[in-house]
Amino acid sequence: MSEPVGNKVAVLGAGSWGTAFSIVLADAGNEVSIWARREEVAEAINDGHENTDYLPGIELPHAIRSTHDPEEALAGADVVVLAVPSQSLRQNLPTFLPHVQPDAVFVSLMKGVELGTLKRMTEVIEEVGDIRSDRIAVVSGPNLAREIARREPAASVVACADDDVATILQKRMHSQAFRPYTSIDVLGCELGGAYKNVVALCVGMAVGLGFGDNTTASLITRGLAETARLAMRLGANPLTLMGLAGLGDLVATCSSPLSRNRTFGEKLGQGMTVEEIYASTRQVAEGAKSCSSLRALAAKNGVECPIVDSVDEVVQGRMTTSQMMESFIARNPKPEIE
Ligand SMILES: NC(=O)C1=CN([C@@H]2O[C@H](COP(=O)(O)OP(=O)(O)OC[C@H]3O[C@@H](n4cnc5c(N)ncnc54)[C@H](OP(=O)(O)O)[C@@H]3O)[C@@H](O)[C@H]2O)C=CC1
Ligand SMILES: O=C(CO)COP(=O)(O)O
Repeated sequence: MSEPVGNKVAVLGAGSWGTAFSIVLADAGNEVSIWARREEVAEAINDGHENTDYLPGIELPHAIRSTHDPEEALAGADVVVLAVPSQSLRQNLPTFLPHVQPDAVFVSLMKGVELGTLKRMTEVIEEVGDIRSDRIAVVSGPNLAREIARREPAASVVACADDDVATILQKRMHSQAFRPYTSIDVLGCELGGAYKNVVALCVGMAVGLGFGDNTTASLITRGLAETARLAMRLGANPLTLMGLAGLGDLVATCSSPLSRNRTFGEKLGQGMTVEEIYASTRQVAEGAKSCSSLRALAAKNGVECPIVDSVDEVVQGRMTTSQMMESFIARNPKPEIE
């Protein structure tokens, strides 16, 4: 297997995480080209070295360039980082793929499961691009974009079926503030990342209803149990769920007011409707969609997932946040560890 040899990385998606991760990559010595869906975002990055829409007030390294043209972004890039909303990946790939270098390695930053197909993001890339799975990696961990952009110290996981590729990518993204660990458990990392968004929605709802730390800690812990139950049924290493891409990300997202998923849940708990919340922000809260796909994935595999089920019921408008909390307590008593 040939290894990536260059130093140009194309980051496809100029939202909060695509932009913050570009800072990591530039700090680690890469030439970075970000593809922005809107031309004005690319211009703001090139002219003012700032993504005024998604990371206002953060000065971007001058090694980062941006373009609205996928061909220009991908020219000469041996690493292709995908950072668009999960549900839009399939429709975006045909625009990107014709311009990808033959031996390039793909890295997914996305934390979601596709509605309908129930596929993880690396599976969508593999299917649509006809790319071998050992050339597709995922980066996942407790990495709230604004904190990473401020170069606050954080760790993460870069997982790829080919350990050598994970190790090469690890070197390409190890900066003074960002410490990536390698893994071969792509499935565990991706499910951990998608699931914690739904648990964060649930925790946000509890916060919005006015509940305190006992409630949120109970939800986080049972959320982890649910995540591990589904991920292990699908073949993940349980230790991945205890690591940065599982517990680490779950704690960060459920605890932080910076989390869009937690904030989305909080607004639901305070009485806003899903439509009102969507209208109030441009930013993606992946859990509001992945609650349905994860629920279907769990049902398909016969795994009990009460948090995901209930969050989906609330998001679909079939249950109130108060009813959801009551239903958790009223469930049939059972042992903690099964
Ligand atoms: N933000 C974070 O802290 C982290 C996010 N992630 C994950 O990274 C992924 C990207 O999220 P993030 O960068 O935060 O998202 P943001 O909400 O910050 O930005 C969304 C980006 O996607 C673009 N976009 C929206 N709809 C489409 C579409 N249909 N096709 C192509 N591009 C589109 C937006 O462009 P436009 O401005 O033109 O609307 C914008 O550039 C998500 O899966 C998220 O879970 C992972 C770790 C941390
Ligand atoms: O994935 C994240 C942190 O690791 C970001 O979470 P939100 O999408 O909820 O902001």
